[in-house]
Amino acid sequence: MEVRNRLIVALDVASMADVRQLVETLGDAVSYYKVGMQLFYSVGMECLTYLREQGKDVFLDLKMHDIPNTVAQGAASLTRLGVAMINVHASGGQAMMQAAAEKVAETAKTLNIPRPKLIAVTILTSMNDAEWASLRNTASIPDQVVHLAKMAQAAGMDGVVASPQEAELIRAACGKNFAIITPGVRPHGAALNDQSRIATPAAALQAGAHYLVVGRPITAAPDPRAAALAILEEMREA
Ligand SMILES: O=C(O)c1cc(=O)[nH]c(=O)n1[C@@H]1O[C@H](COP(=O)(O)O)[C@@H](O)[C@H]1O
Repeated sequence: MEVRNRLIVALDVASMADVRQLVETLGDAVSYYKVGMQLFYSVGMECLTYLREQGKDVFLDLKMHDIPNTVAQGAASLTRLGVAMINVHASGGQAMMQAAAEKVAETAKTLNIPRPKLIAVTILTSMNDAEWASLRNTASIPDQVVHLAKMAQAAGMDGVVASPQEAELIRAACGKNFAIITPGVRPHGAALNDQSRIATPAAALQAGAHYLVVGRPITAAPDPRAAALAILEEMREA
């Protein structure tokens, strides 16, 4: 896969004006965008329509987590929107993930549209060991991430979101065809913001990540296009 198609830029903004400005600035450097809660809850379908018109792929990141029927029906609704990737929280459990996977496949087949990749979020990259322990978890973060990844694979998910720090373990446990999407990507010297389990773009790819999700290191940079091109160059070299 071409490096450019492996970089997903997080459009964490709240208005269509900001979306247009970023997408125009980044131009042909970026072909894949992530639309999350901030943007989708603000502008709804308008951003998906715009990104489709611009010929961009979309990861609609709404991190569903509810009882199996509710998540399955939600996943069916998102499938109808025609995006490339959607996600659920793996901690919703195997029955929830399986119900979502079955419903996505059924919906895409009925409508005769491509099936979006269905991805499970393992443990958020903002979580550190102290916060993890404060939730009374007993397994280590890497052990739990691998456990959730195996469960997601058994439930029919296409891949997981995890930290680049766990990518190698996931690849060993789930094989090379199970997609690994890693946020928590920070080039050398970039601000951490609220991320904890991070790695550089090169390290994330070398650990086995298929897609890198990058937000603020690009979108908050003084020159977002230059920042994106620098990350793509680092990815190419890796
Ligand atoms: O599901 C996600 O995309 C996600 C999972 C996770 O564990 N950590 C994480 O940061 N994300 C998302 O990835 C993006 C990272 O943004 P930056 O920290 O600005 O690079 C944000 O849009 C987060 O919502």
